[in-house]
Parts: sequence; C-alpha cells; structure tokens
Amino acid sequence: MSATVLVLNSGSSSVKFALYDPEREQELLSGIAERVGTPRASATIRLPDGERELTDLGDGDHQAVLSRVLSGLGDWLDEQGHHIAAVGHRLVHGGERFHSSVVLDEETLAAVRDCIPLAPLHNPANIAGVEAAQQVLPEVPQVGVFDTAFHQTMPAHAYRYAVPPEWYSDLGVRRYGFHGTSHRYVSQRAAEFLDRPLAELRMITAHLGNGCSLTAIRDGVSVDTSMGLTPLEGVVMGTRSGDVDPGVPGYVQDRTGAELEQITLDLNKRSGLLGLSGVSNDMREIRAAADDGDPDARLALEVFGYRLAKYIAALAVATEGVDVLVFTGGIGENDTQIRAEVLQRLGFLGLRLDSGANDALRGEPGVITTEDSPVTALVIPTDEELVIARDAHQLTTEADR
Ligand SMILES: Nc1ncnc2c1ncn2[C@@H]1O[C@H](COP(=O)(O)OP(=O)(O)O)[C@@H](O)[C@H]1O
Ligand SMILES: CC(=O)OP(=O)(O)O
Ligand SMILES: [Mg+2]
Repeated sequence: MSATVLVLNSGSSSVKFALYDPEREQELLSGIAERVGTPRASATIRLPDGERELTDLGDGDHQAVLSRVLSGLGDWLDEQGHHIAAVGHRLVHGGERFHSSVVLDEETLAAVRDCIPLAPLHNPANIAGVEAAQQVLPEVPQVGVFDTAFHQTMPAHAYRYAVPPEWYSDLGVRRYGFHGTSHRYVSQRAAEFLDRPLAELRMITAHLGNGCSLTAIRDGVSVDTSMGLTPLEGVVMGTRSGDVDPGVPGYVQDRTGAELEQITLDLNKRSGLLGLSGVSNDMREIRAAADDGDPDARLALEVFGYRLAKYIAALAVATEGVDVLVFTGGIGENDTQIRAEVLQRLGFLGLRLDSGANDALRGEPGVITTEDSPVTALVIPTDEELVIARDAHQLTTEADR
C-alpha cells in the first residue's frame, strides 16, 4: 500500500480537494465540491481516466460531502493500492501564533478557532473541513497550512498600522498578509529556475488569482505584503476593492443608512474588477468585453494594471531595489496583456519586456524580460496544494525519521 496525502481547501460554499503521492510529488486526482452546505451540493472528481460526478450528498454539509467523496474513491484507492496517510488543510488565518505549518491536535485547533474573529469569512469553513476530516478519517493525522504563516517574518514597521495602540494589543489589528503558501512556493521555484540562491535575490511575487496579493521577499523571507488584517487590502481583485480610503465605509453608511456588515460584504463581493466593469469578476470575460469596446471593462483593466504597477513600485522600497519579479495565479500565469502593461509601466525600475517571450508564455514557467534587462520578470505557475501535501507529509513522517 502506498501512502498518499489528501489536501483540502474548504471554503464556505466549495471544497477543493486533491490527492498526492508525496514521495513522487505527483497529483493523483483532484476535484471540487460545490454548493456545500445546501441539499444541492455536488462534487466532481477528476481521475486520470476521466471525471466522476457525485450527487446525492445528503444534507450537503462538509462532513457529508467529504464522506461521500471518500466512499466514491474507496474502490479506486483499493485498486491502485493507495491509502490516505495524512490530510493537509489550507487554513487562511493563523494570527500571530502560527509561523509555519502544524499538526492539528486539540490545542492547535483551539488556537485556530481563536483566530475566527480575524477571518470570519474564511476560518469557520476551514475548520468545518478539519472537523469533517477528523470524523471521516479518525485515525489519520491532520495538518494545517496557513496563508498567513510565511508573512510572520515581516518587521514591525511593515505590519503595524498607525492606529490607536490598543487596537493592536487588545484586538490584534495589524497586517498579516495571505497567499503565503503560494508566495513561498513561487519564490523558491523562481530561484531554482534562475539557478540562483534565493537568499541573494530581492524579489517581488505577484499572486494574481481571484484574490490578488503581492509580496516583497528578501533573504528568502517575506518583508512586506499587500494584504492586511483581512484579504481585502491591497491591489484590485476579482470582487474585492483592495485599498480604499478608510473613510469610505462611514461615508457610505451616512449617505445610505446601510449596515456596516453589508458595506463590508459589498467591498468583498461586489467591488474589484466586477464592480468597475459591471461585467464579471473573471479576467477572461472582462478582456472579451473590453475587446468589444465596452468602456467600463476597459477602465476596469486600466485601474487593475495601474494599481498593480503602483504597488509593485511601492514594495521595491521593502526590498531596496528589485532583482526578480514573479507572476503567478490564473491571471499572472495566463494574461499576457496585464504582464506586458505592468512591465511597461515599470520600465523606470529596469524592467524590459521581451514581447515575443511574454506572448508565448501561458501556464508555464519562463522569463518574459530581455536578456539585458536589469530586472528579470518571470512566470511561475503556483501549486499551493503541492506545498500543503509536502508540509503534511513532512510533519507526519518526521517522528519516524
Ligand atoms: N487564459 C486566461 N487569460 C486570462 N485570465 C485567465 C486565464 N485563465 C484564467 N484566468 C483568470 O484567473 C483568475 C482565476 O485565477 P485562479 O488562480 O484560478 O483563482 P483562485 O484564486 O480561485 O485559485 C480569473 O480571473 C480568470 O479569469
Ligand atoms: C486569502 C485569499 O485571498 O484567498 P483567495 O485568493 O483564495 O480568495
Ligand atoms: Mg488557485
């Protein structure tokens, strides 16, 4: 029987999962469950020989979904001679407590629960995933891999906000940063790709997916990042506003009488590319609309690109100059136009676009600047699930080594 690692990314309405062979670092299957928490929940498992649809997931909660997915996989696992030796969970917020991944026992899980107020939109669903896995696979160790952990190296001048001191001391109001698993992975892969020691590179990584964030990396560690207390701060995202004047929610409340909760939801779900374009939160659809001449879609793209370049230049202060700029995430890996625009705007920092190389690169690693460019920009596909599988494997086999 070969030991595999199940990776779970449990959101409030969807659960993404993947199964890895940790020794070969190979993904064996992946899948997604949608409309989780409703009786209409469904799941798709992508196996090497095709897709399998699972419906009839009971009441559709995290436990029912996971239990059905595992029973649906049972035969296949047996046939292949695989068993699940560990489960790795994406956990969004680990507060100041977690600087690295951790085996989830009663004590550590309680500490993750303590972080719920910091991430009320993410942590409860993540924890529901852990509890479901504990129920369904009671003998199997569970590991938590935090979005925030990689950023715990930031200096105080980068993570403190200029707000009343008890907001920090009593409430934990500070910059935490997110997508750390992705920033950590692509920074290491970029150094390997360039065959240079990571510790010597002043690097900025741009994770551009549905959520978007940038990280300044020096000596291989995060020294600043664009997301803050929550994943709402920073650059423009699919549905999130990124930075706005902190006076905006109060102003909107005064003018409309809307509840703060609703305004926060609007900033998270009805803003960003979706809010500006009025078309979609999906970059491909916005591009298509802009190509058809839609002025709002064009403006959305301009704001997105401008704000991205502006933020990269700001983070160059944290790295004290830039050697390497990395693009990743669905947009960073595939959208050649946004990469070209950002590089053109940042020409003054020493980025020289190689248009041919850039246009040719979609979803694969590669350099997109010219050979004489003082700063190297490259594309590195991210793989958060692989990192979670690696960490889960390492932490659960360490004791045997
Ligand atoms: N070929 C493409 N061209 C431009 N954008 C793309 C392309 N493929 C995916 N994207 C964009 O990537 C974003 C999703 O990124 P992804 O990393 O998959 O998201 P998530 O954060 O959910 O993991 C969407 O805006 C999508 O439109
Ligand atoms: C924390 C965060 O922004 O995650 P995502 O990009 O998956 O929404
Ligand atoms: Mg992704």
